[in-house]
Amino acid sequence: MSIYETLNEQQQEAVYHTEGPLLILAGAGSGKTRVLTHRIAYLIEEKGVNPWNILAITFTNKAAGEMRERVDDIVGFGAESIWVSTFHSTCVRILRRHIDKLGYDTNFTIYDSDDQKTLMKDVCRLLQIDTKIYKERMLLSAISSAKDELVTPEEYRIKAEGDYNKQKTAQVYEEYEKQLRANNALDFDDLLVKTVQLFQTQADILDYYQERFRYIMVDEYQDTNTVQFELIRLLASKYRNLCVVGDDDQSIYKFRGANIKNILNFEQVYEDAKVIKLEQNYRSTSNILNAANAVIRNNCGRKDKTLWTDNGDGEKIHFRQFDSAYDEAEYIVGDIREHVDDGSCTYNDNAILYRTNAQSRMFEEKFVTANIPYKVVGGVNFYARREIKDLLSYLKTVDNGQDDLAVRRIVNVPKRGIGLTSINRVQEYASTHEIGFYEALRAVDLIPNIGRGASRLDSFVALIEHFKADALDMSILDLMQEIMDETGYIESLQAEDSIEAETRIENIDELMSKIAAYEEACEEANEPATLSGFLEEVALVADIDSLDESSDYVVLMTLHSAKGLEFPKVYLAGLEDGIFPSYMTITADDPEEVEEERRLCYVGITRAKQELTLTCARRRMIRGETQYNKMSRFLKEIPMDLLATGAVFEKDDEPPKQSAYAQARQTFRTRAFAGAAKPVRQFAVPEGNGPGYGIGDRVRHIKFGAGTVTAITEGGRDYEVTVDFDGPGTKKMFATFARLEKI
Ligand SMILES: Nc1ncnc2c1ncn2[C@@H]1O[C@H](COP(=O)(O)OP(=O)(O)OP(=O)(O)O)[C@@H](O)[C@H]1O
Ligand SMILES: [Mg+2]
Repeated sequence: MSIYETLNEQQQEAVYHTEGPLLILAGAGSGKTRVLTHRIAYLIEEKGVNPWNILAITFTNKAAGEMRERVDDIVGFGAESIWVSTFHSTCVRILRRHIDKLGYDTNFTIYDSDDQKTLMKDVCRLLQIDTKIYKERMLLSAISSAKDELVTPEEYRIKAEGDYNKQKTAQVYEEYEKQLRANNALDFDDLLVKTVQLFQTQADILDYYQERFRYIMVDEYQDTNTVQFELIRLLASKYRNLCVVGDDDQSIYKFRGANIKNILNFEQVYEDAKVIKLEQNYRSTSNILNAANAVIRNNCGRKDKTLWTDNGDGEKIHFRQFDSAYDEAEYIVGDIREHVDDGSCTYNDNAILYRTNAQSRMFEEKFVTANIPYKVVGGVNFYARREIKDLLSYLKTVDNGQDDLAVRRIVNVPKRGIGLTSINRVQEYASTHEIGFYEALRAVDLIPNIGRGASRLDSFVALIEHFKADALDMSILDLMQEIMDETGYIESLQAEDSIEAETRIENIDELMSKIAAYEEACEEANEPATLSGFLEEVALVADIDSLDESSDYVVLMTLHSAKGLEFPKVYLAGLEDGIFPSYMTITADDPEEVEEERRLCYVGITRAKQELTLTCARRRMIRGETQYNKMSRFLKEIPMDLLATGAVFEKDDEPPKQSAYAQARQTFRTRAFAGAAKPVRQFAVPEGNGPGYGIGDRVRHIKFGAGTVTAITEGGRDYEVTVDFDGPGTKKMFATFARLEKI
């Protein structure tokens, strides 16, 4: 049997339709991605198309990796010369060869968001723009949206006429572009914009790539934005062998400029387009599929789709409402353990999906305690997140100041004008006198050549000493709050006004909840809640094991990162009004906001193949304050007969109760950063002489006991230390958290 016979009729039709524009518009799990991979195989094997002539574009690196695997499985010879990649990496490859035509050097630098911010600071200084009024992040995000829409600085200026604020932004945009060029640098959006410009201005280069990519395929087309649309349009305009697949019900990136019209208007742009609908879902049982259909049906103005499956009813959908988020996490982790133990599944079969990044914390702690391997996909582990490490470093420094890595991490965070030279001098002094970094800071007057840096270092020490004094009679929660207030940590994030900063604030809120939970637990147990006790508890749950090497792990991720993926068992957690849909979308006047969240819910439900568990909690701590939530409106849209247990739905539909803090944050958009294709940020490893122990040294860990250090790598964010423990074996951990003691 040929591989094409494993496809249904419509799928085959899509595979065999190789020439001319083709749109496959179909619901989740109907085999869209499968059609793409089989189409690639068909083109090569049956149509004799050179693999070299094929371009397949997906959204995330993970999706590209999976498609590559699927293609490699079915295409034999030549698979490696097919371009399977994301929009951004496709553009980087093209620009590295040809950007000199636009006056850049081909070894251009790609600016990450930190670089962009630094550059924007310079621009504002130069133009004497008051960054209290025009915040750097705000300006950057306006520019980014302009670039997504292919609006040049000149066009922006013309459009801005009559609007003072926009004129200012136009001025900044112009200068920002000038500076980028002077630095031979491109920001992330430029990768696409410059490629489009290259194609628009250099007919021969466009022609080369049109000849090269005679067959173009794009997955998840519903989430393309204007510049991506234009890029594809240009590339495909010669041979017009463009096949796009997508599902308007899964469009979830409007907040990043995705334009759902790109898919809905495909037939207008490509008049001779063939449209194929796939109606059979192969992924899920009918209970799961019916639940998904029932939810998405509540959105207005969608293209109606029928989706059916002959996978059988399967298990009913599990639904559980818990008293607290803690109970929720405990149940889910316990449930996974139980099923793995009884042999009915492997860890890999399970995914936990949630709305915001910060929600991973509770699950991670439970997994660490239960010794279950897990992986946060599309993001980093909670305790490895920058803001969490920063704030814990403050607490550690206030606690005892003996952790040099922690002190060095925060000495200039948030920025207080302490340069690397000063820090190195302090470090040198500390090393020569064999004292700790903080101790050296306290003796700053004795450090030679410290010069002007001295007063700033002095005030840092004064700040820490002030926190120390307060710590004596303050709760940890209050202390943390004070640290954030007085250092301006949160403020500096708020000023950024970006989705990324917002995600960081949500993570900090979650840390506050952790502190509050610790203090509550101590009170219940009639034990004193101490700072060192808290840090010790964190150290116990924050270890990162060498999970990367283990191939069987539970997957944790945001709903946004889950797009396109599938798992036998899915837990959709935190289904509460105020969490999902988020408080902001509920209170927004725009019904489209809730519709986008509903699409996200549809994406979540349709990730499940055999088993779906929906959970919510009555009580959840948000930023150390208990919040009482009603179950999500999306839950109520699922017909009762699909649910396993007689779930009791609340009748009254009052809005969820919000803490004063949450209300104060109304001005802040509450969207999770999905961790898609942005480049990995690099964090400088603190200068100095490492974590205080070396390879071969014997060390002690509070949980794992004694062991031998076998490797130390500079992980970018921190040192990663591998220790071969006498008892539990080899573990990999971040030096900052491991608190290893040399013995
Ligand atoms: N004709 C078929 N026979 C058997 N299995 C199929 C068939 N078509 C698709 N599948 C399987 O169904 C599952 C869903 O397919 P696929 O991931 O391609 O769907 P999709 O439409 O891309 O979904 P999404 O919208 O979530 O991206 C996969 O496991 C795939 O292998
Ligand atoms: Mg897909």
